[in-house]
Amino acid sequence: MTTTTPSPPPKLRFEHVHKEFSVRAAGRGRGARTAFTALDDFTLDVPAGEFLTVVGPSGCGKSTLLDLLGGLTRPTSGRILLDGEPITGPGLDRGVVFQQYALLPWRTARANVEFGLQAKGVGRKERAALADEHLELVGLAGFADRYPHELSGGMKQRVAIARSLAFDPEVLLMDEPFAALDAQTRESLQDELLRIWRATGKTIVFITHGIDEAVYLGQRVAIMTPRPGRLQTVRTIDLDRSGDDVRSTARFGRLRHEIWSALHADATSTAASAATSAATSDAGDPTPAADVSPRELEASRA
Ligand SMILES: Nc1ncnc2c1ncn2[C@@H]1O[C@H](COP(=O)(O)OP(=O)(O)OP(=O)(O)O)[C@@H](O)[C@H]1O
Repeated sequence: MTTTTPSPPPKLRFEHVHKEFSVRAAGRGRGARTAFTALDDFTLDVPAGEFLTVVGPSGCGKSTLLDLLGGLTRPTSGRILLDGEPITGPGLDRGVVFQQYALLPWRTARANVEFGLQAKGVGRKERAALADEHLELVGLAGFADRYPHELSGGMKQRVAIARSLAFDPEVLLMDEPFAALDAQTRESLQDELLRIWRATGKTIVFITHGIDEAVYLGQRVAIMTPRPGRLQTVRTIDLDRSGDDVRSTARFGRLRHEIWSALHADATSTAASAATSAATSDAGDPTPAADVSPRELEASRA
């Protein structure tokens, strides 16, 4: 008799997630409101230990997706499951790292990392030890007693990552965490993050505007459509990361171009339909351009 081993449940499951916001209805009288769809029928499984990156044009609902994951807001319909349980609010099973480091300026690096541990009820001694261990993990051993204003942008973001990891969340949620950093610091933090991910085996959902960043970090890249945000496609990144300069390889270039093309196809069709509706109607919201810079456009054509 043959027995089949059931596949493990996903760490995260998005089931037909739909999110609407109530917004003012232009031209329909004072106080009139209308529903604005930010996310539409988003369905995706994220296996335990996966590094998933999410790209999409500006305004497509990436941050909304992360807010839903963080439990800061609830889906209008559909649900998000973490280990099979619906997310209904914030919790220490999820660590969040934002673009702005959100460190407490009056606390040292160590005391910032201890913050989440305090909330979890960890005792003083253990807190300090865990904080030091995680500061070391992000390469900041020796900086524990510095205050945020005494640290560079990259170091502050390292502290924010250490703080999120210290309370041992199931999932790490990152909303453009390196966007405010210079290119060199960004690249070194990307490498640090990959190292930390390999060392900890955490499930990571990482939102980014950068196609390069999405390809470099992600095991899979989820590509979203322009407003309302839907999942257009999920691309597996089968990249050999063992070499020195992975970003210069032909494989990296091809993957990058595929994702750029998918985003660009959406932007073109949205622009065309926006032009058509602008010609037939004087109402409506301006359509955001795809979040691909002219430099990226040039690079992927090259
Ligand atoms: N609280 C809110 N009320 C009304 N509309 C909202 C609210 N939050 C977000 N939106 C709208 O939902 C859409 C998605 O916003 P979101 O911030 O998730 O996009 P994004 O993809 O993260 O954008 P960006 O890449 O520019 O940061 C946008 O059109 C935005 O205006």
